[in-house]
Amino acid sequence: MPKDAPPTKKIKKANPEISSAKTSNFLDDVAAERKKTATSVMEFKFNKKRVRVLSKTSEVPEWADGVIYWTFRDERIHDNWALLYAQKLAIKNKVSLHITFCRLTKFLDCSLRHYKHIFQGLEELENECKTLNIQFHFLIGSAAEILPDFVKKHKLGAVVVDFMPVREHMLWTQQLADSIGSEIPVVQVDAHNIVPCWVASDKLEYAARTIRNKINKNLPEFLTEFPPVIKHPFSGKLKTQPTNWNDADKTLQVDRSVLPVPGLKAGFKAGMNELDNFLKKRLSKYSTDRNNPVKDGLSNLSPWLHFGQISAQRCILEVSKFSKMYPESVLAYREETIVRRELSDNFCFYNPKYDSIEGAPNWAQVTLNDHRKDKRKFVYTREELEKSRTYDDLWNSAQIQLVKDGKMHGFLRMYWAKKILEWTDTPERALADAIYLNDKYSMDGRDPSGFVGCMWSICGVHDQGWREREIFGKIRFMNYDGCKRKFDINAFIARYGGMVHKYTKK
Ligand SMILES: Cc1cc2nc3c(=O)[nH]c(=O)nc-3n(C[C@H](O)[C@H](O)[C@H](O)COP(=O)(O)OP(=O)(O)OC[C@H]3O[C@@H](n4cnc5c(N)ncnc54)[C@H](O)[C@@H]3O)c2cc1C
Repeated sequence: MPKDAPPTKKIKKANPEISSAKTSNFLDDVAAERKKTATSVMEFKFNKKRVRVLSKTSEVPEWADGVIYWTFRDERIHDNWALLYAQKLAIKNKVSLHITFCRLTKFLDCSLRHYKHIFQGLEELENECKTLNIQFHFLIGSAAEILPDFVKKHKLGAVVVDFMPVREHMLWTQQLADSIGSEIPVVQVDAHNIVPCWVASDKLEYAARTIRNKINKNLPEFLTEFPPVIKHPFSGKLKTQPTNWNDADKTLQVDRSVLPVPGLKAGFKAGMNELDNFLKKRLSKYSTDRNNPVKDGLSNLSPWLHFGQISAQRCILEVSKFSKMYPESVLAYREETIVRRELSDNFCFYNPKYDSIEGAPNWAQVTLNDHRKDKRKFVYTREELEKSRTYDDLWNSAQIQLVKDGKMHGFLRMYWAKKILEWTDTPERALADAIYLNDKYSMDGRDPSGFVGCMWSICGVHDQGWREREIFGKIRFMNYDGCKRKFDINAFIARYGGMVHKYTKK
């Protein structure tokens, strides 16, 4: 944030006593729904289409003393198909149940802000594991490197992994399966999408319109209530070693200058609290307010959804209860959270170049190339962009929001990324800068929806060609005046304090 920016308005703090009482009612109601569905996952017809066997064997060996769930993307106990599947395997084989989180030294542009959020959520998870007789293990290192020895040493007879279609996680998962998969099962469960990514479609989709029906026709089968995770009835030799959370960030090689967002609480309970707030306060006007950055009209759930601290399926189940009361808002929320979100996973899963111009549709690559040499009136360095030092006070305000709040309003995200295309010397640099800033500061960064958001804005992914113009070619254009017509930009600028900075010619 530039030093000359005025302070943003203070956020009114909720009365913690009132808000925790409200959340616990909501949490109790949700827990009651799960219990009504089944007493445990053993009495529940688990849909096997959620599961992919990555190993050669699918049999848990007789010598097994436990089953382990390696959590990467879905860091929660409740409403988690991967953990439920692990519990089912463990009970069926009468063995103990374990969860591990393998902390890397560095992951993409994850900064201290993100790791602190992860740790806070995991601490809550670890505490709940104690009451459920599930052993939690906080390990340091890449799962592909450290899990094979850990699993062998402790006679764990199956590894369940969740699903994240970014190349790093897909590679580690495959490496893990290659190294231990002839002895024990390594199975992947899509716990993030409602319709498992590989069921929704077996190919790269062009746009929302081509995947919408494929997803919708599968919803009756997959959009079900969850059974509860129960107190695990079997114990084994391997016991949890309590994690020293004060030391959890030691040896991390991340940007420590990006600090946690003040007031943003991590974990399942905080995420469910935000869902409860959304249902009670914002859902009614979601269809009309969500594209207005000066109204608090969004669900605001993506920091918890991204880290899997709450489940998108749970959000949809709860939001859908208001279908009769607020039909348009429920429809709009379902379109964003089901179709758009799951389309992003489809893109990254089936397109290995999901974060490069080469991954864009052909028409977009051609048009960007045709305009590669167009004269740019303004060219900004990454540092100028990062420090909100452009001539555009609205853009600077959006960038300040990103840095300060760890979030940028969804509408402004599009404008923000498109301006980066206009202000950098090549589309490649524009894409790299947008992904870098998004991943470094946004709580929900490093997500398939983030790669797709940047690719949509800068290189036409899931979009169509528009009237041709300078620099953009046929890529959809957005400008300051368009924003002025859409919302009160002065109110937004006043809130975040972006300045107009004099342009320095390069
Ligand atoms: C340049 C750019 C970068 C983006 N980066 C990210 C990112 O890093 N991580 C991320 O999760 N989303 C990203 N998005 C998509 C979208 O902006 C966010 O999902 C949304 O702003 C999150 O805020 P919210 O939870 O209040 O969502 P709401 O606007 O209330 O939407 C509800 C939910 O629907 C989903 N959703 C909404 N819009 C989209 C979309 N366009 N694509 C996919 N899913 C969507 C999200 O899961 C979201 O939580 C990006 C979009 C753009 C244009």
